[in-house]
Amino acid sequence: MKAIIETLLLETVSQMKQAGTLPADLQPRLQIDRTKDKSHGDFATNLAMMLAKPAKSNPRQLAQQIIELMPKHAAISNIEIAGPGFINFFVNPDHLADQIGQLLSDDHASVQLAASPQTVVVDYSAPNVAKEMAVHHIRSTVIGDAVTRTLEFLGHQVVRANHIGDWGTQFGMLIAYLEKVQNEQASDMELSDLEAFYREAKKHYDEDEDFAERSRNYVVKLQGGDEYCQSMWRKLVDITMEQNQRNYDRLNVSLSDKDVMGESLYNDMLPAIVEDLAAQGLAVEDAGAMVVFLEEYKGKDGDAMGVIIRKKDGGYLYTTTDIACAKYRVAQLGADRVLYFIDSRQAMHLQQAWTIARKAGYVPEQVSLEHCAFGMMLGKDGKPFKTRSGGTVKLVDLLDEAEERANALIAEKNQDLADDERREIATAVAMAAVKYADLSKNRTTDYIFDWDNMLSFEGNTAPYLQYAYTRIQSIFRKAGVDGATLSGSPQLQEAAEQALAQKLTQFSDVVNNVAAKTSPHLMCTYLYELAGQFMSFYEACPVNKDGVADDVRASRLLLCGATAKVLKLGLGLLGIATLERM
Ligand SMILES: NC(=[NH2+])NCCC[C@H](N)C(=O)O
Repeated sequence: MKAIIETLLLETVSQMKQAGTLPADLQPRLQIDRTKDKSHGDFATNLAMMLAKPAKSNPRQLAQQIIELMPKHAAISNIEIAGPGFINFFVNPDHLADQIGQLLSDDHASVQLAASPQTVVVDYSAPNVAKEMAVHHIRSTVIGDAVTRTLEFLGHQVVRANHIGDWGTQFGMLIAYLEKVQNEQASDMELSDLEAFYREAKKHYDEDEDFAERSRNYVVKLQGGDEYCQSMWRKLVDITMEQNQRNYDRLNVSLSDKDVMGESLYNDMLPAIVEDLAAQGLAVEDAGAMVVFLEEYKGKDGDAMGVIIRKKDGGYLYTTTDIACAKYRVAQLGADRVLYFIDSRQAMHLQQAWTIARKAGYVPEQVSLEHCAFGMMLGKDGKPFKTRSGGTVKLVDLLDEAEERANALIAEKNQDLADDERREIATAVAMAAVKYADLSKNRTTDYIFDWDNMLSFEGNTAPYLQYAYTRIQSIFRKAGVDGATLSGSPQLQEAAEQALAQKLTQFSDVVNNVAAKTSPHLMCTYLYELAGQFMSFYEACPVNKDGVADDVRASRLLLCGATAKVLKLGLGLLGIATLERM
């Protein structure tokens, strides 16, 4: 609807330019808002007020002129001038009803595929090898996955890039320790606890000089491509990713083996990158290290900031890898757009790597690199989320606790459920709640993890939305219809019906906004508002009550069908399952 008004207004503006009413080079920024008070129409623009000056006219007069020139459109039943020169648009309910009919008959709920599909590389999740996924990994994983699903829904080609930390000098000690564990034939148990494994490896490295010597030797061999070290390294990666995959599966995150593009992938590129940067005059030797000085980032003393890309001992750095990685994503993957879901503390790191990559010509201007930054996960006390003893919370433990809590909650709410059905529902609710709590907050701010809020059936939570969906399913069951196959256009007589229909037609805009702004919370806010709008509709406009005429019931069922469809699709784009009952 907004898009229609926008097109009509732009056409009018260009007519006025041709007629000389407006300066030919004027590029007005159109603002079209939904009105709060529907007696003033459904949409309003301040265009006439903005253009009055360049048009050398007064706003109300100009508004009148715009209305007269504007092409007629079936979607708009009336246009009025209000106050100092606002133009108000009244939506034609018949047209709105047709839109609902179309939404119902379209798998994509009237969301158009992108006119020019892009290749988008999405860098998300990125846990580290031989470390257990910690609770903070959930942010990158869950937010990145929702944006990935949304981009794919819009027809973009998405490359999931799980940039795992699978390279570095720590692998010497990890291999040495894995060898020790294997030699002593310790059970697999020890490997199932990666935190303990890493800790033990480090302890041996610090305390046992022989072990440390062997570790250093293994690093060199691993980097030289030694077969034994490579196979031990592979084992460590596989064990870690098998465990991570269990978290992904539980969370319904669409990552798998084939999406792993870890740091090691870029290792072979690093020597040539440093050489090339030196040949281009970008990198220079400084006290034995290779350094790129960036004028755009001044250090404390006002000097250009030096970014080390190769250490004195020949080792490469995290930044060198990200320079190579950006190059790879453009040259090998053909990226038009690269999204990095990484916490905000790495902003400077990314800026440095990208500035160097662009200067070197690895990333052309038209390719967009975006740091989709997010804040920290905090406990209720506003401090970083920790276990009672102050340790990092393992993601598995968090998911287990969510399931336990949800199970108790559902048992209390619905005592008729059989054990296994209740467990199934509880699992779906638990995972949804944990994900949604994260997704629904603006990702740039820190986020407070709070069990009671996220599992509440009231407010902007997953259980609330899942419950709204199941309520609509029970309306269908009562009416004896299959909600998924409803088709036709409703009659929009009541204000509540029109308001709900309007809300439903916003879905397409929201999907596009999530993709453009890489912010799934926009979808959450929308679905929450939609569910609220539905509740108001259902209160004002009963469906299954005695005395509701057949045609009215049929029409209202269509609105229920469209709402269920949008809720399911929208939650699906967030990677959240809907339930038939709960
Ligand atoms: N291209 C990247 N740097 N991606 C993010 C990697 C995140 C890194 N493994 C970490 O845990 O901090």
